[in-house]
Amino acid sequence: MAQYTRVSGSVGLITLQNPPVNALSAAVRQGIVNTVQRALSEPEVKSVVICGQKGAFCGGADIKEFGTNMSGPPLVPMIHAIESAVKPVVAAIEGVALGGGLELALGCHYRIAHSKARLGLPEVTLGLLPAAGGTQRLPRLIGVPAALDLITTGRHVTATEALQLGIVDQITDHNTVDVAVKFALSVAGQSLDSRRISSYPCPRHSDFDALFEAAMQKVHQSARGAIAPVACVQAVRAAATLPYSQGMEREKELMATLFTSGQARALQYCFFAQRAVGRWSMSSGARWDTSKPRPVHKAAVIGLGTMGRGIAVALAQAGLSVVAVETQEKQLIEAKQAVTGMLERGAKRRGVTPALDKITYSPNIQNVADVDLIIEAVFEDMALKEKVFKQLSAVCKPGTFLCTNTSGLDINRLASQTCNPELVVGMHFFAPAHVMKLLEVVYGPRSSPHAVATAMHLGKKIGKVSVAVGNCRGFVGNRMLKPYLEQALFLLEEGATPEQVDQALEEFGFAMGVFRMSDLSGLDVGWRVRKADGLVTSDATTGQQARIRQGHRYSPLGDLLCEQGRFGQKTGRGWYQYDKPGSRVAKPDPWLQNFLEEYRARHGLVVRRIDHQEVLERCLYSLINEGFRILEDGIAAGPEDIDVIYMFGYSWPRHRGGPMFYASMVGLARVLERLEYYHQAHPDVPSLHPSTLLRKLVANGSPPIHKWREVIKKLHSQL
Ligand SMILES: CCCCCCC/C=C/C(=O)SCCNC(=O)CCNC(=O)[C@H](O)C(C)(C)COP(=O)(O)OP(=O)(O)OC[C@H]1O[C@@H](n2cnc3c(N)ncnc32)[C@H](O)[C@@H]1OP(=O)(O)O
Repeated sequence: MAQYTRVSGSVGLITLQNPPVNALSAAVRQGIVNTVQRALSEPEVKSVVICGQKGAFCGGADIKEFGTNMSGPPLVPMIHAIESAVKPVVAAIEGVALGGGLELALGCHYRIAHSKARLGLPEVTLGLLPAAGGTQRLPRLIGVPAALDLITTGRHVTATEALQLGIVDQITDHNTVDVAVKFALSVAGQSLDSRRISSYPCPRHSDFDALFEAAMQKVHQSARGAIAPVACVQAVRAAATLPYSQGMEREKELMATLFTSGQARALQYCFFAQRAVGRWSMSSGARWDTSKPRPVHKAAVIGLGTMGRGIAVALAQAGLSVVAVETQEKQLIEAKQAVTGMLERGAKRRGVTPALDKITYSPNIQNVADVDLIIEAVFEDMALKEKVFKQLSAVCKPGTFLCTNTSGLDINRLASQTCNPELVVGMHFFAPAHVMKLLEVVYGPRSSPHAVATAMHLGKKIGKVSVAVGNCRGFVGNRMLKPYLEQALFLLEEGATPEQVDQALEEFGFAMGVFRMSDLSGLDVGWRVRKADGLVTSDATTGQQARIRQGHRYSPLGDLLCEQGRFGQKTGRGWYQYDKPGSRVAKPDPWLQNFLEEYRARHGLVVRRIDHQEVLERCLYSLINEGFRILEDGIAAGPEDIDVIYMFGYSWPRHRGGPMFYASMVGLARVLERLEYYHQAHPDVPSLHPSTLLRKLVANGSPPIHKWREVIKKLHSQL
C-alpha cells in the first residue's frame, strides 16, 4: 500500500506502507501508481515526496512474490512515469534503499538521505540484476566503474559514500521527510530537464573494451560459476554502449534468463533460509520465541590458540569486556601480541578505534569469577576439556553460561563435569573465528532453552549467522564432512588423483577442493582424532583387511601421509607440494603420484578411470545422505539449518543453495537411485546406504523442500 497526504499546502507526500522494509509488493506498486497519478493531477500540488513508513524507505522488490504469478503494475513503467513527471519528485531515504527501492529513488528527480541510511543494488546476491532500470540509470549517474562495482557485488553503501559517488544529492541528520518536503517546496516549478537520469549520456571512459574485459575476468574468477554477476556486467556494458531504450531492452532480456534460473531460486532460498535459522527450535520443543536470552556484558575465553584468539577478537569488537585466559606464559605473551595486531588491523579496515582496552589477559583461570559467559577453546582433547569444565564450574559465579568451542566432542560429557549442566552449550566457531560468519550453537540433552537463547543472541551480537543444532559426534557440519572426506580418499585408492577430485569440486563451485582444503586445515588435525578413535594402526598389513576398521571400509591414506610428516601447507607437503612451509600455492607432487601407485599395487587395487560425475556424486551424495540422517535424528530442525551451515562454514557455493536444496534440485529420486547404485558397488561403505528419510521422501512423491518438515514430523511420530 501507499498512503497519500498533502503537506505544507503544495507537497504531495507518498508513504510506502509494507512493514518491515516496505518491499514493493503488488499492493505497494499499485499504491504508488495511484498516488503518483493523484499528485500529478491535483493542481494545488507543485511537488512530490516519496518516503517509507517507519524509517525504512524501501527494501526492494518483494522477494516473496518471485515465483508467483506476479500480478500488479510492473516496476519499469511505474518508475518511468515518475521520472517523466512534470512536477519534481524527491525521494526521502531513511533506513534502506535497496534493489528496486534504490531504482525507484533513481527514477525520482532528487534524492535526500538520512546519514544512517544504506543504499545498494543487491539483486546479484539473489541471482538477479537490477532490472527496473538500475543497470541503465546508475552508470549514467555515477560512471561505469563505480556502477560496475555496486551492481556486480551487490554491496551496500553508507549515505556518506552515496553522496561522494553522486547517488544522493544531500544527506541529513535531521528528520529526512521534513528536509525533503522543505526541499521539494524550494524546487517547485523549476525545470526538470537536467534531472532525468535516463536522458544523461553515459560518462565516457578512455577504454571501455579493456574496462569491461577486466570486469568480466574479475567476476568469472570470483563468481565460481554464478551467472548473475556475468549478466550484470553485460547489462552495464549495454548502458555504456547503447541508447537508453535499447539498454533497457537488453536489461529485460538478461533478466528474463536469470529470473527463472535454478541459481536465482537457490539464492532466494538462501536469503530466507538465513533468516529462518534465527527462528530456532530444540528437539524438546523449546523455541526462539518462548526462550529469553540472559544479558552478557562480560565474557571469558579459555585457551588462546588460534581459535581462542579469534573468538576474543570477535567478542571485543562487538563491545564486550573479555577476560582472555592462557595458562602457558609464553603462549599468553604471543597471544596478546597476535590479538592486538588483529584488533588493530580490523579497526583500521573499519575506520574505528581498536578495542584493545576491552580485553584483559590472565594466566589464571580464577580470574573468570565475575563473567557472565565463558567460552572454552583449549586443545581438542576430551580429558583436558573435562578438567577445565570442572575447574570453571568451581570458580564461576552462579548462572554463568559455560560454552565449549569443541568441533565435535560430546557436550553432555562436558556438562556432566559441572554443577549446572543446564548452563552448558557448544559454541562452535569456524577458523578464523573473527572472520568466518558461522556459529553452530550445540545443545545437549540437559542444556536449558535460556542457555541456547543466550548463545544464539550472543552470536547475533558478534555478527555471526548462528544455527542451533543437537549434540552428536561432529554436530552437523563435521558429521556430514566425514563421508565426504572418506569418499575422496576412496576415489584416490580407485585411481583418481587429488588434482582431479579437487578440479571437479572447484568446478562445482567450492572455493577449494577437498584435498586443497585439507592441506590448508592441516592433515594432523584429523589424524589426532582418528588416533583417539582407535582407527590408526601401526600394523603394516596389506590387502583388503588392512583397509577395514570396525567392520567398514577405511582408507589409511591420510594416516600414511601424516606418518611421513606431510601435514599440508604448514609443512610444505601434503596432498600437494608447496614452495615452502606456509606457502599457499599448491602444485601436483610427483612423490604423491608414486606413493599412490605403490599403495594401490601393495593393496592389490585395480585402477580405473574415474570421471567428474562420479567424483561429484560420491562426494556430494554421501554428504547429503548424512544430512538426511541428521534430519531423521532431529539433530537439525530443518533442511535450512544444514544448508546455512554449509554455505557459511564450508564454502558450499551459494548459487547451489546448500546441500539439501541442491538435492531437491537434482531430484530426490535421482539422488536415491545413485546412492543405491554406489552402495551396491561398495557395500562395505555405510555412508552410501540411503537413509530412511530420503527413501520416505521419495516414497511421498519427493515433496518440495519447504514441505520436508511435515514428512520428518510424521517419521518421528512413527518411531
Ligand atoms: C521480472 C520481474 C522483475 C522485478 C524485479 C526488478 C528488479 C528488482 C529486484 C529487487 O529489488 S530484488 C530485492 C532487492 N532487495 C534486497 O535484496 C534486500 C533484501 N533485504 C535485506 O537485505 C534486509 O532484509 C534488510 C532490508 C537490509 C533489512 O535487514 P534486517 O536485518 O533489519 O531485517 P531482516 O531480518 O533481514 O528482514 C526483516 C524481514 O523482512 C523480510 N524482507 C526483507 N527484505 C525483503 C524483500 N525485499 N522482500 C520480501 N521480504 C523482505 C525478511 O525476509 C524478514 O522477514 P521475516 O524473516 O521477519 O519473516
